[in-house]
Amino acid sequence: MESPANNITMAAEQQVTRSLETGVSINQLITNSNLPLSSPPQTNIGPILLSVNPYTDVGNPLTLNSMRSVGLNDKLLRVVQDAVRQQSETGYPQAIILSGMSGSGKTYASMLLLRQLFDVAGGGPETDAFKHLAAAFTVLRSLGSAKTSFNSESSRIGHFIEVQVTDGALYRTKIHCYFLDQTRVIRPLPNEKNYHIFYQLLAGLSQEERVKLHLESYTPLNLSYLQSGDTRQDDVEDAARFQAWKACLGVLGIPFMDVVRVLAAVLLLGNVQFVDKSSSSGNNGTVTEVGVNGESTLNSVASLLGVPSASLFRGITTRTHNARGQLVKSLCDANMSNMTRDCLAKALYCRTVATIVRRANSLKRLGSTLGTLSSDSNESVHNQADVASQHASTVGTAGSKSSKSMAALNNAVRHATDGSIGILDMFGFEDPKPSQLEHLCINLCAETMQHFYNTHMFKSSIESCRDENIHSDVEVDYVDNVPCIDLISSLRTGLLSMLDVECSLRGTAETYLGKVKAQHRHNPRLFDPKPVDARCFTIQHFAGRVLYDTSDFLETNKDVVPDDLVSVFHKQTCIFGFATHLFGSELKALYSLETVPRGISFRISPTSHSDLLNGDEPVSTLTQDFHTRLDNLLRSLVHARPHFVRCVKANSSETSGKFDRGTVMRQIRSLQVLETVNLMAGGYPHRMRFKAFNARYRLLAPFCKLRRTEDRLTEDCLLILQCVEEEHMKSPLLTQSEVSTSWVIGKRHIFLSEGIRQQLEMLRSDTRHRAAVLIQAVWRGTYARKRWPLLRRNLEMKSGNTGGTSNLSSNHRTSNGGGANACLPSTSKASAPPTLTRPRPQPIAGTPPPDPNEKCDQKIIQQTCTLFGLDLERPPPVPPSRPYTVTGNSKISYPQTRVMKMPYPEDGKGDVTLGKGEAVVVVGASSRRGHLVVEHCNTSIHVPFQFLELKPGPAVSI
Ligand SMILES: Nc1ncnc2c1ncn2[C@@H]1O[C@H](COP(=O)(O)OP(=O)(O)OP(=O)(O)O)[C@@H](O)[C@H]1O
Repeated sequence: MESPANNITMAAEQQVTRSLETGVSINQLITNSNLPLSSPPQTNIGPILLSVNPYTDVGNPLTLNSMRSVGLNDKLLRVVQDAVRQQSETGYPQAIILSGMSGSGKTYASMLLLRQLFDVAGGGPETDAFKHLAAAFTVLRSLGSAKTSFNSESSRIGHFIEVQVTDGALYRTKIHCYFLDQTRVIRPLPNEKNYHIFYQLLAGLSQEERVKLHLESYTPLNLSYLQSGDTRQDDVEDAARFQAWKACLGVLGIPFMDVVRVLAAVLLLGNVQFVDKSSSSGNNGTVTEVGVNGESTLNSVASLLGVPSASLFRGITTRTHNARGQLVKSLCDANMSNMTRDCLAKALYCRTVATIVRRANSLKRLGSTLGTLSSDSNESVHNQADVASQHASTVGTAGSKSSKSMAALNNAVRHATDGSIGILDMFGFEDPKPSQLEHLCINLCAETMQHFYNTHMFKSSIESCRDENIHSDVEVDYVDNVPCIDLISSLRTGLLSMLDVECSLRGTAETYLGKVKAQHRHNPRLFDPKPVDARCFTIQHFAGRVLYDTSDFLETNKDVVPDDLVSVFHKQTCIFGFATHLFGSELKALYSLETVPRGISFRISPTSHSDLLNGDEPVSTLTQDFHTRLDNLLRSLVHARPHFVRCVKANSSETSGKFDRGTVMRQIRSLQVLETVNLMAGGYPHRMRFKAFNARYRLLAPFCKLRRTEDRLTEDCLLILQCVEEEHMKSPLLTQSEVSTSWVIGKRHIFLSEGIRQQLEMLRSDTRHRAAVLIQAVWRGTYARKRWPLLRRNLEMKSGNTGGTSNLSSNHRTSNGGGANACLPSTSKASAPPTLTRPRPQPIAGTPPPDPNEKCDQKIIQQTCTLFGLDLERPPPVPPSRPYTVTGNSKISYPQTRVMKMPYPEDGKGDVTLGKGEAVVVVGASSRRGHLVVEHCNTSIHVPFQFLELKPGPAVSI
């Protein structure tokens, strides 16, 4: 097995580790930019950010709200600014990809990134969009994170947060969730915990709520689904988080009781034990029947789910089979009934999560509130995009015409705003003992992300150099993890495909493993464990070896729930709309034919397929589904410009301030940090098409020397680079650096080292800055000169009044000098600075003609107006005037006492004249725009707002 460190000297490896420990930037290894040294624990490798988790904030719930108290981070801010800038410059979607082991701080960084993205492009944390997203994260964190052996706040839901950006401003957000870890709901590993929400619920419910939810006498110690894991609990913290969770459900418009009823039912289901009972039959034989231990608990579950207890019992303990067209009913044994009970618990939990995600996304799309989550809609939770847009179409007026126009508008908006910035926080590599099918999927995801990085950083740059005959002095020898990905997921012989086949053959863990070992006996990445176990195998992943136990692989992969159980939730028998809603599309498919149940199975997890069934079986398995979703995610990522943040944890014990060099070194190797440093320091990691290079950097060469024709693009590129080199020679600091600043012209691309890219960017930014300053100076000068005659007339009038003119001529002379400030009145001691009256703006004569560059399509405008009942020809009436004015942060109601700032009317020709400094009573806003009504000597005078000044008085705080 080749080691990632083969070609890297230990010295270099230790240098990087030391860099992270001491905060001396790796940037120094690869660039001579004058960036200030980063304080630990972050550093840059060219454009890639390496971030160490120092564990100084363990216990943070990692929600957007809880991260508001965390100080902003310069390096992450730069990643965000880069993404926003590149998105607005190129229109190209951007993806910030966080990777690293479980516990390395991906979620922490992703929350900070999101917060900073809102600061840069979304109007900050006080906007409704932020509050909405923050509420969604608070709700989802409790439902989707749990304590594992590696991380007490481990995300068991992968997130891809897609933020749509138009013209540099955030437009809307969408959370894509990847939920895998279902087994945790029924059986957390011994040192781990179930989902946080269960402990929070038990700690935070009021006594009254506990009674309603049948949870009066329960704690984590006597609930079967929590007992098998770590049962320690911080009641105070959990209760506080529960209150925040409850409040956030309210923000999302999700009925609290609906969700907690399902959660309580899941918890109680674990305490319903089915047991085999023998009973005598008519012919003196004995038949085995299934009975239940804890009948009252079953009754509680049934009541929480709104179904009759007998129906629930029947749904769990009987099974309908289709034997060549004949429907046969059979009784399940206790073991099978207990398995079906667990399937129900998993289905209820993961479908609730999916429903909440869908609701959070559909709300964000609309920025409006919808009705309850209950059974008023029987739409599937699976087809998220479609359902969301269907929800969208039901908002507004009820008529189908407006629904259609809303859908049209949604579509139009969707197409008009295709730029996005995504933040990807997927599962990190982990190695729990024993590892199950979910962990294999999690590690496949980590392998896939590593492969994406390898392809983007190393493979594509090596291949394009080869294609264009470019020789690089640095041979980057990275470890390709494709063989491992193939072992797990190749189409016919991958472990997952073989598992699907075994599921369809109704095989066992042993038969499956036998076939896997025979198929892959020569594969160096698959081992037998020591001691050998007929149900276990070991895989060498990019980040280490993992032992998998296949005992539950087949059952978990099938991921099925029988129709006998699903049919119980049909609205004929179920009075709890939310429960019916969770199985909405399955019930629709089931009841499309008359015979119910008829021996078919549905998936436990909500699937993204519109076809639910392939004959009597679901169309996909858990791993197929996950694979498809991962594939789709990759498809979006390859179309985006990636920004990598590589996360590393400082130790394995979640201890603050402890830097364990061994742990860090292992991660640096697996993340191929040194290979990246090598590439950045001496290779050609960047390439650009000639045309793109010219478009971006031509401002660095003299305009008159550039040819600017398609056929002379290469010459222009060379000219630009010569100019940059000349600049480079002028800076002694830059010339002394050991970092390569080389570039090569290829057949189609220009190849750039990281050093030259940084120089080009720096020069470009300096040049643009200088140009902006020049443009502003020229514009201000022109503007000042244009205003000067008027300014001079005013000054002359004033000084005529005060009898002095001498300053004006000197001012005039100065202004001809061209400075923007030259037009300012002199502050000579001889005369007081004259107050200048601004020229009044010309009244607006009619609506200005439409801007030809207007982006909005006339059709959309028309549709919007029709939808909201507006007439394009007649704008809506002006709203009635307010009974108060707003000053600073206070409302001040009428009547108000104000003081005249200057005489009114100015020419003194009105019936009543108000003198400067006179106190007047303002009784309200005038119907004349910008005027207030002043009562003076029994006369109402409409006085322009700017003539009046507020006198301090009582204010009403807003
Ligand atoms: N930069 C940081 N400063 C202080 N504490 C941090 C930082 N990053 C992470 N932590 C803490 O470390 C722990 C693990 O972080 P986090 O959950 O973000 O890791 P992760 O990589 O997302 O793990 P997983 O893949 O298991 O979800 C958390 O308790 C978090 O509060």
